[in-house]
Amino acid sequence: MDAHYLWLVVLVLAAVAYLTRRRWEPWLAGRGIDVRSIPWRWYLLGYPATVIRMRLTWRQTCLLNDLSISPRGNRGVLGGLVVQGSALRQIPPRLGLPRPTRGGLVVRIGLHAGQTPSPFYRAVDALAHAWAVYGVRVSSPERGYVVLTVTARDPLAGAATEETERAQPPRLLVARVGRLESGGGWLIDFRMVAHWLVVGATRSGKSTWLGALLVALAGQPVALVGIDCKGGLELSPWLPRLSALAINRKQARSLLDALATELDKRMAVCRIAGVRNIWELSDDERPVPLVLVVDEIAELYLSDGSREARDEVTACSVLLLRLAQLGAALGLHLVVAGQRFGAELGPGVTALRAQLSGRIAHRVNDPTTAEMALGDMAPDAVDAAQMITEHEQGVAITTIGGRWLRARSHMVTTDEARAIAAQHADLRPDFPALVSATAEGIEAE
Ligand SMILES: Nc1ncnc2c1ncn2[C@@H]1O[C@H](COP(=O)(O)OP(=O)(O)OP(=O)(O)O)[C@@H](O)[C@H]1O
Repeated sequence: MDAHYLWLVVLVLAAVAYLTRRRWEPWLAGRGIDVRSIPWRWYLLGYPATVIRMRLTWRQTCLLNDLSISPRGNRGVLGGLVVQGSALRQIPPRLGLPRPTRGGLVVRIGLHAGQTPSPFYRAVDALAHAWAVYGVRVSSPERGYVVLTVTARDPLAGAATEETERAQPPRLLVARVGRLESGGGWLIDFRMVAHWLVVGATRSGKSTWLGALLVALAGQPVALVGIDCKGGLELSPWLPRLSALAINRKQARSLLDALATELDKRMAVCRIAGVRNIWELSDDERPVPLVLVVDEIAELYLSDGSREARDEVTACSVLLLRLAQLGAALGLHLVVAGQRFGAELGPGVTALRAQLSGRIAHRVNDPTTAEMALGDMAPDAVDAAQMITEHEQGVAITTIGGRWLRARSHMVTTDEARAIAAQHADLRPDFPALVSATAEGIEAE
């Protein structure tokens, strides 16, 4: 049977199933199969309409975007004269049968001999407009073919609310903070990427991202430590679950000092046990992993020019760099967030950036910050970060496995943060040295 008829039969069966769903849905639900999460509307209406639109516009779109080829060369003999020009009848490449996915479709295109995928990369916007879809991505996993992955609607539009979407992965130091445009969960895995840099203009969603991270880590056997030099405004809802919180630079300096001492102790434990990192220690010897969250890094680097302030800035910068360099092996992970992150903050910033290999850029105001966050990893992602609009709060560009993706964090309200911090307060490991470091900072003021 022709593949097109087969699809027609499948669609008719799906339509019948949809119309009679009241009869069989409870039966399947009783057996643990949730059919309500299936995007019926897309499968039954959106997908066939898009396929028809693709077929109707394919020839014209290919012609206008140089995706068609002429079967002959661009020279010929006409009435004894050699003439040159493009052929009137161009042949578009072969459009395969689109395969539906949950949020779009995938279609394989057979290239003509001599064609390359390059013009397809340039034509993605034209294809998305012609087919009235949110986006088209091009890949060429096999010679002679390109694969177009079509996304019907912006998968990041709207806040993530479903419990399944927010369910946390069971592994230690892995946090689900939102969702990726590819449809999967946005996972931050500290064992894979030890330290993270998070940038974004004001109201772009940085603190919400930090909130989503803390929600995910709060229920794990991990010590959470904060530096929030905006007087503790952003991190104070998390106080019951934080092992220590520094709210100004003086406290931050003593906290960083205490953390460096903690790392020295861990180093000694590893050296005596003859292992290279804490993960090689036995379960009862292994110290609890620490995650240090720094909200608004610029506050640590800004100085009023006084000698005392300059000394503090230098000390904080050196200590942060040391923690980043040694932390991955010793179970200390850094998450550094800020509105601006550029060389103007001080000489230590570029060296620190080299250690923060996980990158997340929300909407940014200045190209330098986008460049600092993403430029050394994925140069084309810098443009993508600058194209995030102010209506897309929580949307960010992140680097994953050498490529970049758009993603959106889970929305976490202050009330939710307060409730989750209280709920998991008993999981807070005690670090008296860190607590007294921040207390000393207060007394010294
Ligand atoms: N993932 C999200 N989904 C939906 N709305 C969001 C999301 N993230 C942020 N927002 C909205 O954007 C607002 C600002 O977010 P947030 O406070 O996290 O920004 P910020 O970058 O930390 O700003 P600032 O630097 O001024 O503290 C939030 O109050 C919320 O309304």
